[in-house]
Amino acid sequence: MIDILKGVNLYLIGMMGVGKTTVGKLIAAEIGYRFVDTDEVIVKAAGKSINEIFTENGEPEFRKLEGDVLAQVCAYTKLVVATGGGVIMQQRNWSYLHHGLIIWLDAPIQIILQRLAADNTRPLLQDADMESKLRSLLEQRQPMYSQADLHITISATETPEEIATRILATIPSILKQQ
Ligand SMILES: Nc1ncnc2c1ncn2[C@@H]1O[C@H](COP(=O)(O)OP(=O)(O)O)[C@@H](O)[C@H]1O
Ligand SMILES: O=C(O)C1=C[C@@H](OP(=O)(O)O)[C@@H](O)[C@H](O)C1
Ligand SMILES: [Mg+2]
Repeated sequence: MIDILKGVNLYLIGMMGVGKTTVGKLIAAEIGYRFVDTDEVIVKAAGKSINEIFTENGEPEFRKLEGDVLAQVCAYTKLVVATGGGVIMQQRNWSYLHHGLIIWLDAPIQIILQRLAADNTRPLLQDADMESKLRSLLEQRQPMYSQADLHITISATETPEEIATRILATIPSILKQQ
């Protein structure tokens, strides 16, 4: 696996709560890549949480920071990059993502709802009606997510380890197509 990738970065995209951060770490450990989470880099650089950035600086400022982090990150090789769910909404970010292989982690809304019901770290989901908010975000974003090189739909019972293994097993076939 590590040989055929030739150092190319892997970018995980997809809705909040699908497991990009969790699965990304496992893939990186498995193939000896470094792991980067764009949200984590933003939080460290800003010295405040994602919620605080949204509240104090606004979403446009967060999106700017996110694009800047992605621009810096794509200068490196041998990375697994877990992005934030909204990264695909800015056109400029696609030029960075296309430096590597783009993997869309997709899950039914019900799975995401279960996982994030008690989570208050996603400012965009602090809405009274989380399900409607998720549905409308997915509707806007789906055409962009579907531009990924690889589409992985997860089931409710699949563990992060199983998902990571499935992604790694599928990568050789998409590399051949390209
Ligand atoms: N395959 C899985 N099965 C069960 N829970 C999961 C799975 N993947 C992730 N989670 C949990 O779902 C939540 C969101 O995962 P996270 O990796 O932060 O997603 P993302 O980075 O896509 O927002 C976390 O609490 C995580 O532990
Ligand atoms: O979907 C989004 O717009 C967001 C997703 C979050 O990351 P995760 O996808 O890792 O939850 C984080 O970047 C921020 O709360 C905005
Ligand atoms: Mg994440």
